[in-house]
Amino acid sequence: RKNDTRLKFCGQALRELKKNKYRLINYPFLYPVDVVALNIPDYHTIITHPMDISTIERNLTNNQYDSAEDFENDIRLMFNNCYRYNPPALPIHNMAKDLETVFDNKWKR
Ligand SMILES: Cc1ccc(Nc2c(-c3ccc(O)cc3)nc3c(C)cccn23)cc1
Repeated sequence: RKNDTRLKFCGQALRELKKNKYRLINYPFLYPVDVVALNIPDYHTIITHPMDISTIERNLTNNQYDSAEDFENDIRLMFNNCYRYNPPALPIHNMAKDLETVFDNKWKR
């Protein structure tokens, strides 16, 4: 619903994820995955719907989310892409877990 009051809270939750105090864990998620820089040419065959914080922020600014649920779906998509592509042993996997915990603590409480 366009007038979803929680849509206003979406901006706050997104700002939290971008805070400098989380710079050690948020940097891989701030912009689209750069498959050339990371040398992961198989990424787009495995991950069909890439998502990142800058894209979510643009969608929010352009009123492309009809509800807070649509916004949350993209947040979860971003993290689940990372869990699906990256083996659990890699540091990037725990960075996503830690940043998702930051989101959960802001979103659910
Ligand atoms: C060879 C190899 C293996 C794993 C990775 N993962 C990875 C990802 C990544 C993030 C989200 C996502 O959905 C997929 C990948 N971001 C990084 C960064 C910023 C640095 C190093 C590794 N990174 C990179 C190269």
